Amino acid sequence: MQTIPFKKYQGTGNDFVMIDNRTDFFPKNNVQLVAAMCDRKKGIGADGLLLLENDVEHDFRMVYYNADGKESTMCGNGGRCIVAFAKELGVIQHECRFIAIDGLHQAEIFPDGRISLQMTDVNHIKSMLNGVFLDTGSPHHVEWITDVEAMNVFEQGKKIRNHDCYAPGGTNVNFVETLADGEYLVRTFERGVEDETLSCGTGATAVAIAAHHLGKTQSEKIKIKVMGGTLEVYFQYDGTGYKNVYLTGPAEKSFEGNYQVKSCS
Ligand SMILES: N[C@@H](CCC[C@H](N)C(=O)O)C(=O)O
Repeated sequence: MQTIPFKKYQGTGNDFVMIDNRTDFFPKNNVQLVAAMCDRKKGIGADGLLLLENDVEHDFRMVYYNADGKESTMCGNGGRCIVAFAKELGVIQHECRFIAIDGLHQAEIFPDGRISLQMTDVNHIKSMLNGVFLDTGSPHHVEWITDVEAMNVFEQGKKIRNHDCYAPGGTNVNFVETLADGEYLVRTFERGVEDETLSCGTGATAVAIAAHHLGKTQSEKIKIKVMGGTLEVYFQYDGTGYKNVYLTGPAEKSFEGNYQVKSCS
């Protein structure tokens, strides 16, 4: 029986299986295998799985899969976790440049262990349903409500995620409450996990930019409280779009092991 060595990381409660695929051993199109590894009852359990691969021009390449086993768009918390993983593997020291599905990312590991990751620029924000839609590397619906803690995020998030106006790709859904100027509480329903997660990095980034775009704050430094901790988002608004966008927060290893591949995977 084949085994796959893995490490498990989490960033503000968004958890990931990390695999060193620099030897290109991982069967990248095996959706059932990735979903089985992410299964919380029968597998390792995770919101997603990431491969760290060699890249000729950059420090490494990141490949991201959701818990459903399908390769997806950018993952902000996964991006921060893979930087910590790359440091553990000795691929990088404190700064790096890596390539992901949405392009080049720069990142820095701060002395306190937090990781700051540059996210894609955002130039388009649309009004949709009762909120706004923007793409921060992954698609996000952002909606302000009065009581985030009381919200049925699973039920309401699922409805918006599958709404006709977001077909065929669907969207991630963020419900937001203002706590103070430049400080927001967020709960996210994630596409591909098809459930609420404790944190979503591209979602936190989307909320920060949406808050500025909607005139809820003039600040370009935003604090985002999520169910699994706190993230910070920095950006520069140049009058037309959002540039130099950075997502900062913790990323930590929780355990490592060997996954036993089942014959049906
Ligand atoms: N957890 C992620 C978002 C991952 C991508 C998302 N589920 C999608 O498929 O759109 C994050 O931290 O950004």
